[in-house]
Amino acid sequence: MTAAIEVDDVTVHYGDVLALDRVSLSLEPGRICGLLGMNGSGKSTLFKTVLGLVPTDRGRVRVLGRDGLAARRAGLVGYVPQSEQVDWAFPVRVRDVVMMGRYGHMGGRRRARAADREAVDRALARTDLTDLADRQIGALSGGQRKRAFVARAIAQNADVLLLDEPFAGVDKRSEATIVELLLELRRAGRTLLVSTHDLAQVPTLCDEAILLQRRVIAHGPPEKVLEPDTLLEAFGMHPGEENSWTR
Ligand SMILES: Nc1ncnc2c1ncn2[C@@H]1O[C@H](COP(=O)(O)OP(=O)(O)OP(=O)(O)O)[C@@H](O)[C@H]1O
Repeated sequence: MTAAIEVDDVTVHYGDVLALDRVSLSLEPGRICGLLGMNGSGKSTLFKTVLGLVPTDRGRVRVLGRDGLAARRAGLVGYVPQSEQVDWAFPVRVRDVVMMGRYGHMGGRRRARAADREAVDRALARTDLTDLADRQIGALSGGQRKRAFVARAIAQNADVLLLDEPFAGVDKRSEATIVELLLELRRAGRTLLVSTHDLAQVPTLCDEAILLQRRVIAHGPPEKVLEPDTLLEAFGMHPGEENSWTR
């Protein structure tokens, strides 16, 4: 079976900063994988590497058998970025953000057709954003903004989804909406790699988990990866202690 995501011996530096150190991992299709690690452990860099957005020093990335950049251009992989990485002052309506998910389906001239508008309307409805569709994205709350980017990923209809902290700064209602959507996407056979600092959620949401600290410390069933001894060995501390797991 072709892996949904395959990362083989990848190293990434930003100047002198080593962000990923010989990372290898493979995800089967139709799974939700939690990506865990402290601040600065390389989670966002791993996403950007899979998307072909940062150059690697060594190693190889494959998304459904293609290299990351080709997979992104073919619309096979969708991305929900961390809120900090988005320019919220950019004057664009919620509906337009979600429509960006359709660009890969539109061809070079980016002219939306009825099928694109319907996909956008459906994604807005599924994320409870229909009433806010014509608002500027910057005029939404944090949880609503997250949902707008999840809606963009749904409208894209990508087989592989990368979600960078989709639960950070969202209230319980938005969190429940997003969890429900992620489970629905998995039922539809999508593969999801989801970074989160909310360790309590991982056993119920995720089929497997990866513990990253520049390199892969552990990868397997959530209960194994979250074993106190594994965390203690990796970080010298338990989650819940005053540390950067809990921000
Ligand atoms: N554009 C950049 N230029 C220089 N260094 C960077 C850049 N982006 C990230 N880094 C560094 O690379 C390392 C990994 O950062 P990354 O953002 O991937 O971590 P993260 O696990 O996503 O962190 P967080 O949980 O805080 O979001 C950190 O040391 C960070 O300071």
